Amino acid sequence: MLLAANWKMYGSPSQLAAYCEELLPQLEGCAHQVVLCPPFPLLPQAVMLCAGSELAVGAQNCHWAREGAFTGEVSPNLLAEMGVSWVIIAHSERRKLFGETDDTALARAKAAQEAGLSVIFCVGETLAEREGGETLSVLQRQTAVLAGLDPQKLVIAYEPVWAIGTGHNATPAQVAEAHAFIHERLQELTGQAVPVLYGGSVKPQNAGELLATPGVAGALVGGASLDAGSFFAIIQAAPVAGAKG
Ligand SMILES: O=C(CO)COP(=O)(O)O
Repeated sequence: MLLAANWKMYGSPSQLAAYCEELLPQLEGCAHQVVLCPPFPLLPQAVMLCAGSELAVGAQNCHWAREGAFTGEVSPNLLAEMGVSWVIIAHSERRKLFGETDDTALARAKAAQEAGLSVIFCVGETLAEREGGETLSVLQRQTAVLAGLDPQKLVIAYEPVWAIGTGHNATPAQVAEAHAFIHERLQELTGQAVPVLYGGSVKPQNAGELLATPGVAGALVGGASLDAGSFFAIIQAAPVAGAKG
């Protein structure tokens, strides 16, 4: 399974140092793929601390150009050269608060893959969309752009917006339905099976049930990933089924 920690705009150098000191020894021999996505300024420190460990490092976004006059943006090639191996694209907070669209998200994901990064591409419906019966049509639209991506360097994260940071995770039945739909779409679009993670209020208490749900290949964890102990408890709740990833 793949367990990814999205720190969002939390964390500091001292927190990162303490976190790695606690988590890295626990991850030795871990059967899962684990990724830490701290804010951009912490990436060099994270790469240094995680070198040779079971913890890979990811960014939370990147631009679609290799370089250029894009004040405040970060190049995927820069991330790759620094030793970052993953990037989250199209998180719902980027879609809702920072004007990310399906098309700009695709451009970022393409550039990231071309730079050698693996992409965690986020999809998910809002509460109004779910209540309006539009969940699957939203997922259909959000995944439509993914045909052009390399399926080998792609993971989808199904994060229903109403479950993010609310304490109300989707039920296993809701997760199973969405994941089955996304799996089918990605198979159709890319010709391959692409892993699908669940994200939205994953905690040590519900991780076992969510991660055992059919079609779930791991989790993208926000709030509960900020504490090394609770993130490790989530990792431990992941069923070990054969090979890594
Ligand atoms: O947005 C998320 C991960 O990307 C989920 O956040 P929470 O786990 O805090 O609900």
